[in-house]
Amino acid sequence: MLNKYARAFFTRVLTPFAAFLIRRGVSPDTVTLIGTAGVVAGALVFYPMGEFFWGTIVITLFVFSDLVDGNMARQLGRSSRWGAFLDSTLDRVADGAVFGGFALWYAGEGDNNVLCAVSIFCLASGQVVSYTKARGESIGLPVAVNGLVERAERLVISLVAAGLAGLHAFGVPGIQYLLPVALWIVAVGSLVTLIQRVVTVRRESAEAEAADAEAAEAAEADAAGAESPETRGSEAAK
Ligand SMILES: CCCCCCCC/C=C\CCCCCCCC(=O)OC[C@H](COP(=O)(O)O[C@@H]1[C@H](O)[C@H](OP(=O)(O)O)[C@@H](O)[C@H](O)[C@H]1O)OC(=O)CCCCCCC/C=C\CCCCCCCC
Ligand SMILES: Nc1ccn([C@@H]2O[C@H](COP(=O)(O)O)[C@@H](O)[C@H]2O)c(=O)n1
Ligand SMILES: [Mg+2]
Ligand SMILES: [Mg+2]
Repeated sequence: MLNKYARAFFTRVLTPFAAFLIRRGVSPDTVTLIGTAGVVAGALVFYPMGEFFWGTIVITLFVFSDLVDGNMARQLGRSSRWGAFLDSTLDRVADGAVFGGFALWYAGEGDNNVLCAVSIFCLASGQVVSYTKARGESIGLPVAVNGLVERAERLVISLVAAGLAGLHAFGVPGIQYLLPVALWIVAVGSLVTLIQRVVTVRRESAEAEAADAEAAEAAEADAAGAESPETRGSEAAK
């Protein structure tokens, strides 16, 4: 949903910044790499210590690089297969660090096995949700569904909640419960999304097999028609 509705807005906002980086000779790949490094550092340095506010500030500063790199590539007319591969692969690394950071906090000082398990579930299910689309597309299916909770939703829900929960350290009471609530929402939402995508791939795969079988039957019928005695007779008459 965010990918559909918010992307156009952020493209407009970030285009001048992307143009500025291009003028400074920065490449889209550099932005992809530095953005990912910043997200990974923010998540793995601050979250395991329970510094949710500062962790989220650092991550937020870098996470928008994921919208800037593609914007730069498009402005340069240099969108490439390599760029698409690098972008998607490093998305997985960044997501792993964010939910890994939460898991490390709950496994350590946060001391909550259930929330540690929920964080690990968010990490794994998010990766599998993305994999379903990539694998489905690699076997020639359209995978014409995005589902309830895409990457942008996973990030926005957990980062907004983590940022706000971090305000507890500054004396705001009760707000720390937002993070566990967000993690449960992302976990359930990712599971629903996974089911939506698997069901779609199963349907599209059955439709593709049926279309293949029909095409093979038609080709066989054509070949049999060309080989039939009538056809041979008429060929001979010619
Ligand atoms: C006192 C206040 C304290 C609060 C602290 C600060 C809070 C700030 C909080 C959050 C900011 C969160 C911003 C998150 C922005 C995420 C942007 C982003 O990276 O989106 C990426 C997304 C997808 O890009 P790609 O096409 O490159 O990726 C594809 C995708 O990953 C596919 O995965 P799948 O979906 O299948 O799982 C892969 O399959 C594919 O391989 C891959 O290529 O881009 C978008 O979706 C574009 C839309 C971005 C929308 C961003 C909305 C940000 C909205 C609000 C932020 C402001 C919140 C302010 C809150 C303040 C709270 C007090
Ligand atoms: N280093 C890069 C990064 C991205 N691309 C291209 O942009 C597409 C992704 O766009 P986003 O707005 O989601 O970042 C990607 O599929 C590539 O075509 C690139 O070329 N180089
Ligand atoms: Mg990108
Ligand atoms: Mg990306």
